Amino acid sequence: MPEAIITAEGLGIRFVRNRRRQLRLRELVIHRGVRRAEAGRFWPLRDVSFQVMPGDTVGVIGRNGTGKSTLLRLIAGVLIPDEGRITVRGAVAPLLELSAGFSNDLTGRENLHLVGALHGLSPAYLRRHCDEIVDFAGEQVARAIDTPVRHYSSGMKVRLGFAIISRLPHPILLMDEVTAVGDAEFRRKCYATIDGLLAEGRTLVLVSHNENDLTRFCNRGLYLDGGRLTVDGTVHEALDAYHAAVPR
Ligand SMILES: Nc1ncnc2c1ncn2[C@@H]1O[C@H](COP(=O)(O)OP(=O)(O)OP(=O)(O)O)[C@@H](O)[C@H]1O
Repeated sequence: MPEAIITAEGLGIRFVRNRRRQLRLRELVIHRGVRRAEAGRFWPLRDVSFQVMPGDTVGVIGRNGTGKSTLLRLIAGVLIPDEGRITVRGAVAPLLELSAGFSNDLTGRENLHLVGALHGLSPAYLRRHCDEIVDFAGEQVARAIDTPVRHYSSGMKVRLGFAIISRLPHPILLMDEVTAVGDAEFRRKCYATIDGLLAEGRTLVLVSHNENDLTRFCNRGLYLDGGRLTVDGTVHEALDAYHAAVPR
């Protein structure tokens, strides 16, 4: 029996809401401005347990604000749980917030080398594949590749980010909304790339509200409701739970 590649055990994280909110007049008068330690704290995700096996393709489904992106960030290691444990056995390619790692003052080409290296691609690999990566990002990016990224549109940054991160050989892909990565033509290239990566046996965790994407890429579904995992089954079972909560 192969070992799980992702294991969540009683996973929970606590956030603070409205950290910078101004005290209301009533709070100033009644509590003399002293807030209780627990005030504003909440659990966007709690008591979540599941396993993902190598090669599984898992859709994370739920209404807005139910903890889906928080779960992806916990798997990526960007957030640390306050309760329970998340164990990830393998490197993660985070196809999330694709333009987040870019330095605005550097050119697209410089960012390509920097971000690629930060994710573990060797300088030799990046030199060899630089043209292909830029080609993949499209003509508009290719024309501006030696211009500082601050002059790029958000779509251009996302396309360059996807072109770099999708090159990583990592076994686990995390993705937030495939359809958010550009126009129709670029999306077609992304779908083909993801199909190719999944055919190689990579593991996918995809957060999406798009039913076509979920049924196209995922065989399993996790349905989150108010930060709790209430369905761990096929993608169709998870979608049924979603539709019961949000009628079409
Ligand atoms: N850094 C943060 N600090 C405080 N609260 C946060 C933070 N990030 C997210 N939240 C809150 O935590 C809850 C879960 O957010 P999360 O982004 O995980 O939801 P989601 O299911 O991905 O939502 P959506 O479908 O809208 O993208 C929400 O109430 C959100 O407002």
